[in-house]
Parts: sequence; structure tokens; C-alpha cells
Amino acid sequence: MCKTALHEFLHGLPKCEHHLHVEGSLSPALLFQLAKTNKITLPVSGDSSFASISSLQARYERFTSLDDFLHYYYIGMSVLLTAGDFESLAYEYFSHAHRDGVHHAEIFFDPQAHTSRGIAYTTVVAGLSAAQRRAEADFGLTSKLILCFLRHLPASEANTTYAEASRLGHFSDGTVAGIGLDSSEVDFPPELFTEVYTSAKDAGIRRTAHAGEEGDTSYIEKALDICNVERIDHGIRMVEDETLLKRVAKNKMLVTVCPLSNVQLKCVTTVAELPIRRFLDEGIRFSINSDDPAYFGGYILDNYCAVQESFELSVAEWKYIAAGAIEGSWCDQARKETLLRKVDEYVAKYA
Ligand SMILES: Nc1ncnc2[nH]cnc12
Ligand SMILES: [Zn+2]
Repeated sequence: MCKTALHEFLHGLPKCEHHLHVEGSLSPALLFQLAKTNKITLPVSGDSSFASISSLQARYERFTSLDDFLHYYYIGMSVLLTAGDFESLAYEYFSHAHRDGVHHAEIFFDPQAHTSRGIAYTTVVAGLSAAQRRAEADFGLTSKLILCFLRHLPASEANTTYAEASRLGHFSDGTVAGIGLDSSEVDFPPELFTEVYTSAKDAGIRRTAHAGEEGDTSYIEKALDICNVERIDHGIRMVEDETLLKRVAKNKMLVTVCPLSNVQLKCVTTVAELPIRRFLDEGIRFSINSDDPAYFGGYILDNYCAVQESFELSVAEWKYIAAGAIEGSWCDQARKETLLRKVDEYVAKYA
């Protein structure tokens, strides 16, 4: 198949996205619009990046590390105030994901980044849930929310956020599907959050964590051994430890890879450096995701195409990736079977 035909194939291939920070889908256009509506003054002194949409976009092309990006990410989300703002944000993401061929999305949100600014947890969740309902009604796109704890903040604050979501019944009624761990990785290892992860495990709540993005393999090991995660976000550094790689493959644990993010944040120099071929050879189950698409120059389809350009995968290998992404999702079995059937029918047309 020629390059154009393969991109067309990737466009129509039924996709699941599992690694998407909804706050990272805040486009510069929506950021400036909400800043104006909500009368938020963006910090222009000392950093002219916020002077205009184009200067901000230009700055996004020069991130030097995860922390350099996070600086802009946290300022950006300060324009989100009302449930309507969160709904607009998430609906804009779902619309783009639908256009890219996403059928099921499991999206991260960072409640502490909002409650610390005086925005109620319930405001955030009300807006995101409304967008989820609209996306399912309008596009048939199903979705889940994953509540992330910010690892640069004290673990006691993660416990407080977890307690609020639990008290509201958000884990038991399905409003929130699971927990995650994000923000600055190095110096904030997963074991700092043992207490909240143990409570979640005891309560039967799904668990994932960012590990092995900038941090070494010990972050992945600790996430597995101490936090009992069922999924690993990024995890690209697991190839540095053969035993770990085999363990993740054997347990059919989903690894959520984010190619363009890893390049933009200088975790790798090029997409070709990512362990995609190694993951396929070892039988690792993984999905391909956009992480923070408004900041990293591409949504999910751009990430699929970037992988294709570097690795020239076959239709059979893409079918393996699409099926693995469905099997590693946290939706119910009936939904998984529907999606697996869609992949089978779609790929059959290209056989
Ligand atoms: N790539 C990433 N790593 C850690 N925390 C994040 N928050 C948003 N994007 C992130
Ligand atoms: Zn991430």
C-alpha cells in the first residue's frame, strides 16, 4: 500500500485513546478566548510567549523537558473557571478525536490543578461529564474519566482529592473510572502515593500511573510492585530492563505510548527511536496516544501517521495494535466486542 493509502487506512481504523490529558487539549485559540471571557490576565511580563496565539504556539515548539512544558500547561489551564468551560474543552477534544477515528477515549483530568485555584471538584466533573454525554449522543464515542493525582504535590493532598471523589460516589457510580498519577516525574516516585493506590486497589478501583517517561525503570517497577497499577503510561524506558519488559508482556498490561509527546519533550530525538518494533516483537500490548495534543503538534491520527512513517508497519501489525488497544480498555466486555468486530470488518476490506 502506498503512503497516502496507508494514511487513509489509519484514518478509518477504529481507535481507542487512553493517554490524553483533557487540559492538554486546550488549544491556544480556546485559551485566549476563555482568558478574555473570564477576564484572566495571562502572565506577559518576563515571558512574551503569552502575547499572542502565534507567539504561544511558537513557544510550544521549543519545549526542553517535561517540566518546561508543565510550566505552560498549568498557566494555560488557569483560564478554565466554569463547568461550561470544562464542557467546551472536553467537547472540542471529543469532536477532534471523532474526526480522527476514535471510538472510545479514556481521558485524564487533574482536579488538584483546579481545586488549588478555588474551582470546585464538582464543577470540573460536571463539565467533563456533560461533554461525555454529548459526545456519546452526537458521535457514538464512548469515554471514561481517569482522575490523576499531581505527583509534585504532597501525597496527603492526593488522599484528600481521592476522599472527595469517593464520598461523592464517583468511583462506585462510574463517573470516574480509575486513578492515575502525572506531573513532574523525576524525584517524585510512585511509592510516595502508596496509601492512595492501596485504598483504590482495596476498593476495586482501576489504577494507572505515568512511569518511565523521564524516570528510569525503577519508576515502572515501583508503580507495578507498590502501587499495583494495571496499566503503564509512557513506559518507553522499560526496554532498558529485559526482565521488566518480559513481565509486562506476560501480564498483557497496556502501555500507553505517546510518540509526538516524547519527541517534543526530548525524551527521544525522533519517533524512530521509540521501542515500537521491540514492543511488537515482545508481544507487548500498547496503544498510541496524543498526551497533550494542543501542545505537542498533533492529535491521535498524527501520532499514528508518525509511527507509520518511522516503522512502516503492516496492516496485520496495525490490526494487532488496534485490537490490543480495545482489549486494554476499561469499557465493558460488550463494548469491547463491538469494537473488535468493527476492527475485523474494517481490516478485512484491506486484506
Ligand atoms: N506528559 C505528561 N507527563 C506527566 N504529566 C503530564 N501532565 C500532562 N502531560 C503530562
Ligand atoms: Zn501524559
